Amino acid sequence: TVSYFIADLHLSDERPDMVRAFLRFVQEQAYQADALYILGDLFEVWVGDDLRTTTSQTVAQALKKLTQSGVPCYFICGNRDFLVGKRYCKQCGMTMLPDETIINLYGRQTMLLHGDIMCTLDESYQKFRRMVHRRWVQWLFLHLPKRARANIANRMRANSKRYNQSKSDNIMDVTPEQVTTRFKHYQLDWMIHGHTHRPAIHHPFNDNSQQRIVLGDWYEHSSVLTVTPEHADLSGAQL
Ligand SMILES: O=C(CCCCNC(=O)Nc1ccc(S(=O)(=O)N2CCN(c3cc(Cl)cc(C(F)(F)F)c3)CC2)cc1)NO
Ligand SMILES: [Mn+2]
Repeated sequence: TVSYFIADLHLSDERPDMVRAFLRFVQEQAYQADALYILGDLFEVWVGDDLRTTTSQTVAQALKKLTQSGVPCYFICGNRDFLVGKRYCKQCGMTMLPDETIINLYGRQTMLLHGDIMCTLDESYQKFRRMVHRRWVQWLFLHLPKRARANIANRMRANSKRYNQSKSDNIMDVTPEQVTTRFKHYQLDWMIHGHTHRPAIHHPFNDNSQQRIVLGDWYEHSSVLTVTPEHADLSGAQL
C-alpha cells in the first residue's frame, strides 16, 4: 500500500538523461504501487497530442505497460503541458484529473493540483494562463499547422525563460492565503502540488497535522513523494 506523486520532470528530447531517470523510476518503483499521480509539467513543451516526439512516445510506452500491469496512473496538467489531451492520456493508459482534485488518500482528505493557479502575485502569468485556458483559444491554436505551433512555442519558451529570471522569488511562489483558503473551504488534511520547484513539507497551521507537500523538479535528481497509510516521505528534499 503505497502511492507515488511526481511533478515538474520537464521531459524533452533535449534532456534524454531525465527521460532515462523517469523510465528507471517507472520500472524500478512504480510497479509495486497502488497508484502513480503525475501532477503536471511532465513535459517541458506540449503543442498538441498530434505531435509525436521520441520523448512523448517513449513515455507513453512506459506508462501504458505500467497501467496495463494494473497500476492506475493519474495526470493533472501543468503550466507547460496544459495542452496534453485525452488522446495522449489514452495512449499512456492515464486518467486525466482536473486541477484541484480532492482524493481520500489512506483516510486523508487531500487536494491535488499543479500549483501555478495559486501563484496569484504573478499577475502577468495569471493573465497568460486565463487566455490559454479558454476553449476557443485552445481550439484555434490546435488547428494551426504543426510548424506554426512549434514556432510559437519556441518563441514563448525563449521569452518565458528570460522573463522568469527577472521575476523576484516570492511572486514565483504560491500565495499563502490561496493555500489557507483551500484548506478551510474543503476541510483538507493534506495538499500536494508542484510547480514552484521548492520541495518541502509545510504545516500551514502550526498547531495541527495539516500538511502542504511540495514536490521537487527532476533537473538534478528525481524527486518522488512516497505516501503510505502511516506516513509521507519526500525523497531528495531538504525537509
Ligand atoms: O515553468 C514554471 C515557471 C512559470 C513559468 C510560466 N510560463 C510558462 O509556463 N510559459 C510557457 C508554457 C508553455 C510553453 S509551450 O512551449 O509548451 N507552449 C507554448 C504555446 N502554447 C499556446 C497554447 C495556446 Cl492554447 C495558445 C497559445 C497562444 F495563443 F499564445 F499562441 C500558445 C502551448 C504551450 C511555453 C511557455 N514552473 O514550472
Ligand atoms: Mn510548473
